Amino acid sequence: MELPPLPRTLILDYYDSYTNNLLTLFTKLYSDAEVLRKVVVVKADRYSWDQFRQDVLPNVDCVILSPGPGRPDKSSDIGFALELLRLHPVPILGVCLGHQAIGVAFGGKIINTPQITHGHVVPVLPVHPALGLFASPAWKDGFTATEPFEVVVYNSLTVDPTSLPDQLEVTAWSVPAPGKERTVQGLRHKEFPIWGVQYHPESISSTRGTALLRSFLLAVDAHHSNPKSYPSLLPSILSACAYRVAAAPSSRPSTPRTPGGGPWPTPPISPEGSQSSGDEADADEGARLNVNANVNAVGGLNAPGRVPRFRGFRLVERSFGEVGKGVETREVFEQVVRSRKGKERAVGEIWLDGQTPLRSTTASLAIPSFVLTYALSSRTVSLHRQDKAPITLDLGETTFWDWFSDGQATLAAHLPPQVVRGGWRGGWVGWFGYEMKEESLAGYRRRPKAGNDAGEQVEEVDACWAWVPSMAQRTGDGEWLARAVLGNVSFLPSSGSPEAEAEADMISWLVWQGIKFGASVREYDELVTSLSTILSSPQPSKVDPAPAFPTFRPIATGDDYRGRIDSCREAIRQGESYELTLTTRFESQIPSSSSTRPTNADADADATGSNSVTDPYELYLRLRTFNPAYYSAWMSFPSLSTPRGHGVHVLSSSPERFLRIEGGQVEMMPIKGTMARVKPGQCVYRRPHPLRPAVVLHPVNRCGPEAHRAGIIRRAQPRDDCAGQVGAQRGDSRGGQEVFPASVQLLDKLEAGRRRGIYSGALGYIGVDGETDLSVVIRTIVLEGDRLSIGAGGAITWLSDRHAEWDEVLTKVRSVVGVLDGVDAAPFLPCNKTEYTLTGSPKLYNELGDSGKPVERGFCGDCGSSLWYADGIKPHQIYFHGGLFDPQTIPAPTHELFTRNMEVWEKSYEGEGVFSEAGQRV
Ligand SMILES: C=C(O[C@@H]1C=C(C(=O)O)C=C[C@H]1O)C(=O)O
Ligand SMILES: NC(=O)CC[C@H](N)C(=O)O
Repeated sequence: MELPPLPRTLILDYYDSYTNNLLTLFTKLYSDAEVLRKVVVVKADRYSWDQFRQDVLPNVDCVILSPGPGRPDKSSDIGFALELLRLHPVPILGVCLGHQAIGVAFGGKIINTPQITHGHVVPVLPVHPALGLFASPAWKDGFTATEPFEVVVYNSLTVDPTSLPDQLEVTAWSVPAPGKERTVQGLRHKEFPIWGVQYHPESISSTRGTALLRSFLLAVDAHHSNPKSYPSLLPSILSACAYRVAAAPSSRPSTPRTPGGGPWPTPPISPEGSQSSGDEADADEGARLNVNANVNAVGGLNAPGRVPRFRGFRLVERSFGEVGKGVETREVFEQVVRSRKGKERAVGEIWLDGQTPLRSTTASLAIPSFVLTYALSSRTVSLHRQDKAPITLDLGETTFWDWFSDGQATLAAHLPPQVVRGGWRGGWVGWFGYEMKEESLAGYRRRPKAGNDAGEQVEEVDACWAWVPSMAQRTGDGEWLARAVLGNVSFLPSSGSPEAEAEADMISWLVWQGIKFGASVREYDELVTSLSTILSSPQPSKVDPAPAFPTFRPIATGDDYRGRIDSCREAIRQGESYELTLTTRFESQIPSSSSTRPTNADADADATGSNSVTDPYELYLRLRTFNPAYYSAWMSFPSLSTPRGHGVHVLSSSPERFLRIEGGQVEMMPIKGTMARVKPGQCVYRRPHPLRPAVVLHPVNRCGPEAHRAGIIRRAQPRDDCAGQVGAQRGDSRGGQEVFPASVQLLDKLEAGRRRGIYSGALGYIGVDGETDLSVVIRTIVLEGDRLSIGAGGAITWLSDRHAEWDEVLTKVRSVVGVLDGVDAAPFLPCNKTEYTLTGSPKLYNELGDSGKPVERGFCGDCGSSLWYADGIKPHQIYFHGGLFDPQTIPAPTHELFTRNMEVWEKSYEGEGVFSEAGQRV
C-alpha cells in the first residue's frame, strides 16, 4: 500500500505524555528528517484562537487533537478546539480527549464511562459496513474488517452514544465483557473531514496504530486533491514546537567504559592515569585564578562571551587491590571523613552507601570542597565553604536548572576526549528538592520573586549540590579506590568587569570567588597515603548506632489522609488525572543539647523509641542496618540553615532509581507495588498496577524517537510492574495523561500546598563527566535543625482502596523507623519470628541487585521489618526475617545463618519451599 506524501501536520498537545507517542507513530512511516520538517507539536495554549486561525491554520494541512487530562466540555481544558472543529478548515483527527471534543463540538454529551479504565487493552470492532477511517483502503490493507483488534484505552469519560448528534456517526465500538455496556471507540463527521478515536492508536500496546494514521493521512491527501508533495512547515511554526524528533544523534563521542550493572556508587573500571602523572605544576597552575592572563582559547565551549584558559581536568584513580578488602566501609568513612583533621569545620560529609542484601556494599566517601544551595523564593544561589561566610548570587530570570546545567556542560567540556567512564568519578553530589518542579515543568508557574524583606529570613534549601574533587570508593567487589578530579578551570572575561562576567554563568562566578574545582596532586597524594594507612591498619568504629529511632508521628490523621484519597479518586473520575501520588509527612525531634543524652543502659531500657539521640550520624548507622537500600546515603551539611534551624542532614534508604545516565544512556526504573499488610504472620503483596511506569517514564519519553532508536533509552527492568510492558522498555509509556502540569498542580491542592522539600526530589551524583545516578527521595529521614521528618505516600488510582492506601503509607514509614506513634491503625509490635511464608504474587518489591537483576524485597506482615530474597530465585515462599538488619532484635547468629542460607539458596534452590532457620527445607 503506497504511502501518501506527508502533509504538514500540527499536533495540538493537551499536555499528555501520549502526544510524544503520536510523533513516534509518524516516524514509523516516514523518515525522521521528513517528520522534522512537516510535523509540529504545539501546546494547546500556545496560541490564542485568533492567532491560530490567522497565522497558523493557513499554513498547515491537517490537525491532530491530542489526548489529555480534563474534560472537553470545560473550556479551560479544551481551549479553542471546539471552534476549530466547527470551522474545520483542514482535516482533523481527535484522539481520546480530542475525540471526545468532536462529540461536544457538534452537540453530544460527555458522561463517565461505565468502567473507568486506565491502561488496559480492550478489543474494538469497527462498524460494518465500515465507515470513516475504517473504510479506508489503508485500514483494510491485509486486515479483515469484521475482526476486533486490540487497543489500549485510558479514559474516565466517554461520548454518550444516546446523545450523539445527527452530524456524527459511530465508526467503532468496544467489545464489552458479557453483561457490560459497549462504549463509543470511533466517530466521524458525516460531511466534514473529521474523525476521532477514543482509544490510543499511538500506544505501543495498541495494534493497527500505523494503519489508522495511514488512513488519516490518505484522507488528508484526498482532501487536498492529492498534491504530489507538501512544503515544509514555516520556520515560525516550527519554532513554536514543544518537542520534536531529535535532530541529530548526541554529539559527544561514545567512550569506552566497563560494562555497567554495578550498583550505585561505582563498578570497578579499568584504571586511567592511575598514578600521578608527575605533572604537578599543571594541576596547581590551572588551579590559580587567572582572569587577566594572556591565554589561548580552547575551542568547543558552549558558553559564549568568554575565553577559557584551561588545561583540562584529569580523572585519576588508584586501586588498593587486595588491601583493605575486608575492612568495613563504616570504619573507613569514620576515619577518612569523620575524623579528618579540621573536619569539624568541613562544609559537609558524603556517604553514598549503596547496599544490597547479599553482596558487599559499594560506597563513595567524601568531604566536599564547596556546596551550592538554591532558594526558589529569592532565586538566589549561595556558595558555602569552610571558614567563609556564604556568598549569594541572584539568578534573576535564569532558572537554577539552566544555570547549573550550563555550568556542568562547561566543566564536562574540559575533560579529555577519551575519558574512561564508570560510576562516579568526582563532581556533583546532592539533591533537587520536590519544589524545583516549579522551574522545570512545562506550564508550571514560577512563584513571584520574593521582595527585599525576604532576605531577612532564613530560606528553604530547594536544591543542594556539593562539589567533590576526591573521594574514597569501595567497589561492589570490596576493592578500595582513591579517585579524584585533578586540574581546574579559569576564564578570561571577554569584556566588562570580571564581576559582571561572573554574574552570567556558574563557572565564571565560582572562579571569580576563588573556587578551584580539581584537587591538586598533593591533595590527592595525601588521600592515597591516608587511605592506604587506614586500609592496612583499620581502627574499629568509635560510634555506635543509635539504640532506637525517635518516635515519629503523622502530621495528620488517617481520616484526613483517607479523605484526600477520596478527593484524588474524584479527580480521576472527572478525567483530570489517572494517577496521583498523594503524600504526607511524619515528624519527630531530636534534643538539641547533648546534656540530655542518656547512658547506654537508659537507652536499652527505652528501646521501643525515644528521643535520645543527639548525633544524627548515629541515627544513620541505625538506618543503614535497619533498612539497607540500594540508594542508602548519608549527606550531612551542618553549616546550612533552613527555617527549621541550623544543619541539614539527609539519611536516605531509598530503593528507587529516578534516573541513571551511564555512557550517554538514560535509564529510569520506577517501582510500584508496595505490600499491604493483610494478616498477621503473612506478608501478602498487592499486585502492582501498570500505570506507574508510565508516569515516571514520561521525561524519558520526551527524549524523542531518535533517542529511543539510538539506544539512549535502554530498558526498563524486566519486572512485574513492567511485565509485558514492552512499551516501558521502548520508552513508550503505555499511558495517558501527562503528569505535568495538571496532576502536579492538582496534588499541590490536594496536599494543601504543603512543602515536600527533599522528600520526593532526586538525590545522588552528577559526575563531572556526566555520569549520573539519582534516586527518588523516598524512605528518607531529613533532619533540619532539630526537626526530623519522613515523607511517605503512594500512587492513588481509580482502583485504590482508601484504607489499604493509608496502611501502605504506614508500612512504608515503619520500614524506615519501625515504631510509629499517634496512628489510628493496627499497632506495631516488635516481632520475633524468623520464618515467614509469602504467598500470592511472586514478584514483590523490586530493588536492584549488583548483578543488575532485581532483588526482591518485602516486609514482615507482623512487624514491618525487612525481608529479603535474592536474584534469580524461583517463586516464592520466603523465609527469613529482616531482623537481620536490625541487630537490636535479632542476635548475630541469625545474620550469619541468613547469609549462609542465601548462598545455599542461590546455588541450589529448586521449586518452592519454606526453610528453617538452619537452612533446611521444611
Ligand atoms: C510516594 C512514595 O512512593 C512512590 C509511590 C509508590 C507506589 O505507589 O507504590 C512506589 C514508589 C514511589 O515512587 C513513598 O514511598 O513515599
Ligand atoms: N487519555 C485521555 O485523553 C483521557 C481524556 C479524558 N481526560 C478522560 O479521562 O476521559
